[in-house]
Amino acid sequence: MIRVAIVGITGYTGEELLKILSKHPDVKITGLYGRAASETRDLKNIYPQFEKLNLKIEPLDANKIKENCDAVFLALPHAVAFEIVPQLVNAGVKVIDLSADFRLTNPEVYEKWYKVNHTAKEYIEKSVYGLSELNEESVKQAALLANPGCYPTTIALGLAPAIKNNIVDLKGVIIDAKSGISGAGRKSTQEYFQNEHPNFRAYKIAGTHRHIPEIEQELTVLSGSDVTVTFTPQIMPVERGMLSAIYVNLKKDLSSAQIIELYKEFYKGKPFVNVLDDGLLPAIKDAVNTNMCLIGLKVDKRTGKLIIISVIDNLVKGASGQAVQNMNIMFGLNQTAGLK
Ligand SMILES: NC(=O)C1=CN([C@@H]2O[C@H](COP(=O)(O)OP(=O)(O)OC[C@H]3O[C@@H](n4cnc5c(N)ncnc54)[C@H](OP(=O)(O)O)[C@@H]3O)[C@@H](O)[C@H]2O)C=CC1
Ligand SMILES: CC(=O)N[C@@H](CCC(=O)OP(=O)(O)O)C(=O)O
Repeated sequence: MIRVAIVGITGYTGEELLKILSKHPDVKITGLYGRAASETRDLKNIYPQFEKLNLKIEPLDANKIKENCDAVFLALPHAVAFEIVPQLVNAGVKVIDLSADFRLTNPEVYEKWYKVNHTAKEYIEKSVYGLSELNEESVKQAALLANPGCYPTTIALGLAPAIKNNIVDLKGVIIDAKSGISGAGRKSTQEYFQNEHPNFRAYKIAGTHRHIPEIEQELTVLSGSDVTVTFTPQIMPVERGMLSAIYVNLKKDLSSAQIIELYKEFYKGKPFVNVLDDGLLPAIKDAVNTNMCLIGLKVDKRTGKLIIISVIDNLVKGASGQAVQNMNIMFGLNQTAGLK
């Protein structure tokens, strides 16, 4: 059994991790942690649905995690865990970080976009970006796993086969992306439902969203040359789910069916990506509560563009499910364990 802890258990992704890990056949939960200053509480007082697990939520204690755990999931806001990550990695605990702290390879880029000092810079090099459909071998070796952002997951998976098959020109790629409100964390979601539901709006447009450097970094890795994107995130009036519509110029005269064949071949053997048949488009209801990324494709013959629709559950494939998938790979398990 892999002994795991979840830090940030009171948050959305912490709860989702608990939901998945409590049913995982190879996992024993040995620690649930809240903030350092808070008191020990019964899990059932916060999540009555988990009463049968009979677990407690304790104040964060890195020494306890070092003693009791093989792996730890950090489900915390960015910049909160800089102090404990080095301690845990040095103690041989495998760290799976759901925040953006170790996703960007250049610390200056991180500091610019996240507007905080990175105080564990030497650990960036040691970290592995955990989009395992594209880099499973590196994930196998990871001691510190940077779990991808939700928007970047839809976009990198949506574009990877087209880039690798060299069928698209990445100049002028446009991404129109919609997220369920839980993407903003529990507190913002509560505020949204109190103050504006069922509103639907764009936010942080025109090169200002902090996922842009992550998206551009991963597309640049895939294509081998610098990529710049136009990214328009939007909040839709549902709790969870994410749909990215990606518009990119085709370099070759290919039909939708031909491109779908290339995509199916690229993701052959990847259990969590499903490329839909010609004529079908994914909807968020098909991905919610699953670890799947569903991809639909259509060529717009009039404009010469490929339109890619990439759909996930932001809390599962966009966060906690992908984190467990990565843990499975890091520990040599079947990557679907606990997730199907
Ligand atoms: N929600 C999503 O769809 C996705 C989230 N992520 C990332 O995952 C991480 C967690 O997100 P999410 O679960 O949505 O966030 P939430 O806001 O729902 O939860 C955050 C958790 O962190 C704790 N926390 C907040 N501030 C501190 C602090 N200063 N010190 C210690 N603990 C703190 C909170 O405790 P308390 O309850 O006491 O405030 C809570 O347990 C973030 O980095 C987020 O960007 C990544 C992909 C998708
Ligand atoms: C709807 C919504 O507000 N979504 C969040 C998603 C960011 C997120 O989850 O942060 P990281 O993936 O970088 O950790 C946002 O746009 O800020």
